Amino acid sequence: MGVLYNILSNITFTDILTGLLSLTCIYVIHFYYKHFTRLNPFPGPTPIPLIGSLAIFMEDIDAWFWRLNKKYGHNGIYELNIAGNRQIVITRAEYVDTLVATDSKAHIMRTANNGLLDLFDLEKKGVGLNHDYNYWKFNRHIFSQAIMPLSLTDKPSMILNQLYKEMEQHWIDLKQHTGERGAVIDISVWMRHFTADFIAMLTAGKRMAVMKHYCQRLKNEPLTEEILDTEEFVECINTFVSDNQVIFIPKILRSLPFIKPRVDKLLKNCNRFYEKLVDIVKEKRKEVEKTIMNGELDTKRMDLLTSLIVANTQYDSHPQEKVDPSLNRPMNDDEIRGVMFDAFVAGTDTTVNTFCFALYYITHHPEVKKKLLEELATVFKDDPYKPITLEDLAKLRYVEAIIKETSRIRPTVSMVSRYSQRPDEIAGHLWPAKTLFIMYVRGINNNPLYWKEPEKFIPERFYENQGIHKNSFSMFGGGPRMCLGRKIAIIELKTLLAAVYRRFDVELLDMNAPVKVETSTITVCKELKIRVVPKERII
Ligand code: HEM
Repeated sequence: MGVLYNILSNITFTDILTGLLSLTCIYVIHFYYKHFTRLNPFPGPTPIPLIGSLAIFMEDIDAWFWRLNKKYGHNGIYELNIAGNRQIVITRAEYVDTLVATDSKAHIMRTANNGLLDLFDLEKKGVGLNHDYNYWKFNRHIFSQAIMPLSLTDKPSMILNQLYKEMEQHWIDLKQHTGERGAVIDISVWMRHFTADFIAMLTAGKRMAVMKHYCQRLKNEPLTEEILDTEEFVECINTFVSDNQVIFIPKILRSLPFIKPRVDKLLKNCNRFYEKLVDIVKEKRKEVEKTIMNGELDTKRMDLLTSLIVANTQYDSHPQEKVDPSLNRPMNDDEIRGVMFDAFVAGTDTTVNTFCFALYYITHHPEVKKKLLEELATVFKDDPYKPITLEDLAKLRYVEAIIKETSRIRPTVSMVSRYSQRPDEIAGHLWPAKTLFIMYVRGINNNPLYWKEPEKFIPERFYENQGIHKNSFSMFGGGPRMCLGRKIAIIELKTLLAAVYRRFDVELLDMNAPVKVETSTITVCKELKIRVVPKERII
């Protein structure tokens, strides 16, 4: 005891400093030793201990990936380090095959689970961020049973026609309000409101009047509680979409002074969002119970939320035979809330941005616009009022080609990740379990190995269905975690493009400005100012 006391009392400040310095040196040497002797080294920026790469704090993450892709991506793989985590970036279609194999459980997770998923109650909830295989499988199975059949009905089209008509009327009102040739609008904001209304109607059969309230706000009408309520709802979605990287910050860093306020803000946002969603679920459950009691439940025309509520009960319209018993139970309100959260988060901004990027490219390519208008004239026989049906959509092949070409050249989900559960061979190399792979969709979609003049916007690539190389184009990911809303998304995008161009001339306010983007987990169109000039016959 006395010896220890003597040693401790003789330690000076300089000793402490020297000790700390030595520890740091040992850490740095160990870090670079591990880095330079790593398995399967690939080119990429040399990492800084603890931080990985500083660039992530200084530029848009997709712009950074794109820059690295040009510098290091020619062999189909490069690597980088973010906050001490090695990430293997794939830019070649052939290397994607194993990662998106439909029967593979080896690459079923998107990320490691060392972040804050549990704090945000997302670890076992919903689909998109769910990290527990059994809960994910259960939720995905029921979500898929509810959403896939919906895309084969006329329900999404009917809702879209109705909402579009409403949006158009707002634009015409705004035009009259300002007395200009056409309303000047930020289409990215309008689309955020439109898609919130759409998903609310599609999932819960609920009118939220999000667009109506936004228009009232634009016209400086008095603010009501209802308006503030819907604004808060849209804000909840936007905040989550733009700041969800916070959830992946390693737990250990959570309390750092520049991180804690962001975590707390997002947590508050999510809790408010969950409350609102649970209210919607509870309200719907009461409604469903009432219709069942009255014998009025129409199992053929259920909205998505009703399908989720009655899944695996006697009222299920798609009862499953021979299904894994663990999947064969009804969902509770909290589980349904998790799935509804996914529908709003994954189903709104993705479509918004793809739509905005499509408008941007069409306005910059008059020859594409000409062909688009020709197709609309052929399909709708110059009748601008006819509601758009599923049958019409099937004929809009050029419109679909525009959507695909937009997603090729400027994908809104430009990175799709997989975190391996066991050792596997990828790109001719054996990788240990717990390797994080990023399929850099934008890099693959623009790789000259598969695309002639990839920088050019040419929808015909998809229109004429020239042999497209396997996995060289990805809009909705692939394999067991492929997007669940892909059919609905295409219906929505085709309907909107057709509807807008049937009735309006779309002019970009600044033809010289590049599209303003910001990337979180998706690339968001921050602003796209356009003028929508009604075609004479619809005024
Ligand atoms: C243009 C619109 C959309 C795009 C570009 C898009 C893209 C994607 C992508 C790339 C993924 C990841 C797939 C993977 O990891 O392999 C994904 C997942 C997902 N998407 Fe979409 N999506 C869109 C619209 C929608 C809509 C409308 C919904 C629902 C209403 C939706 C629901 C989901 C869900 C639930 C997942 C997670 C699936 C899972 O983890 O198992 N998406 N989406």
